[in-house]
Amino acid sequence: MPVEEFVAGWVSGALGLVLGHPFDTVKLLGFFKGMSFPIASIALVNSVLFGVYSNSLLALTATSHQERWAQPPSYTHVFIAGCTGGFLQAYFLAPFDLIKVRLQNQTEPRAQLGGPPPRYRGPMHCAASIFQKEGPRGLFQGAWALTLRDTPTMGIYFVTYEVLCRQCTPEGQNPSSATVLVAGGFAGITSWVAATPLDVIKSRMQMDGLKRRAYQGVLDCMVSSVRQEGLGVFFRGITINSARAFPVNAVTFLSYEYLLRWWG
Ligand SMILES: CN(C)C(=N)NCCC[C@H](N)C(=O)O
Repeated sequence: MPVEEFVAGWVSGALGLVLGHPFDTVKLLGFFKGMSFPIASIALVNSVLFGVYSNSLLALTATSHQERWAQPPSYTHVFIAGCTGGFLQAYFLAPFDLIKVRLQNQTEPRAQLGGPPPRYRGPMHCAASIFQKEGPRGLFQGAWALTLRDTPTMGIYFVTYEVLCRQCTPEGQNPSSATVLVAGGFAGITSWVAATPLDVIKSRMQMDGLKRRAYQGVLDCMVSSVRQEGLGVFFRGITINSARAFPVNAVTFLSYEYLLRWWG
């Protein structure tokens, strides 16, 4: 199994994250400002995504990454490989994403004199206290909603990228850097627009039971969210998700493609 794609996915995930970090810190209330935890986690998750995607395409089409612009795979194969990557990466992402969402939603003032200490003091403390209270399964709260969010949307992500690259590139040639940047950016936006409804539900499932009612499951969470807040609830955060998605995914794809070309 070729491993270059895993390594390129790792490096490109870390580079994309550096660009996306200002958007993430805007959403966070000061508890999640450091870079080391997000870099380590997103790089690992991106490595699984790109590595599994590329190796699934290899299994489906018997073409390696180097041969793929000359012998392009069908969009159905690209979609299946993207969904496979999205499905597997969701299990790596689940604990990290849970910690991120728990910290994002922690609204207690940071260090008020005489006030109660915050529930979680940082990512490691958050992981340890979930583990202590709920065991290893607690770290996977909301993982099912995350899998439902990421499996089809990662298929959409890679298909959008392929369609745009092929539209803008003469047949059989490698896409230019500008094409890779634009196609990667739009792949990020399209996938995030499609993912936002389940992203909202996923975050609610991850916070469930901490402050408010316990949902029976993903469907129950969807139904009661729509009943209480209307259909608009599914579009919460769509603007910031899209604004972040363009630069992050433009750089992710550019660095991924260049690293693989450089390694031959
Ligand atoms: C949930 N969806 C749609 C995605 N994760 N889409 C692919 C983009 C992945 C990239 N690391 C990012 O954070 O934008």
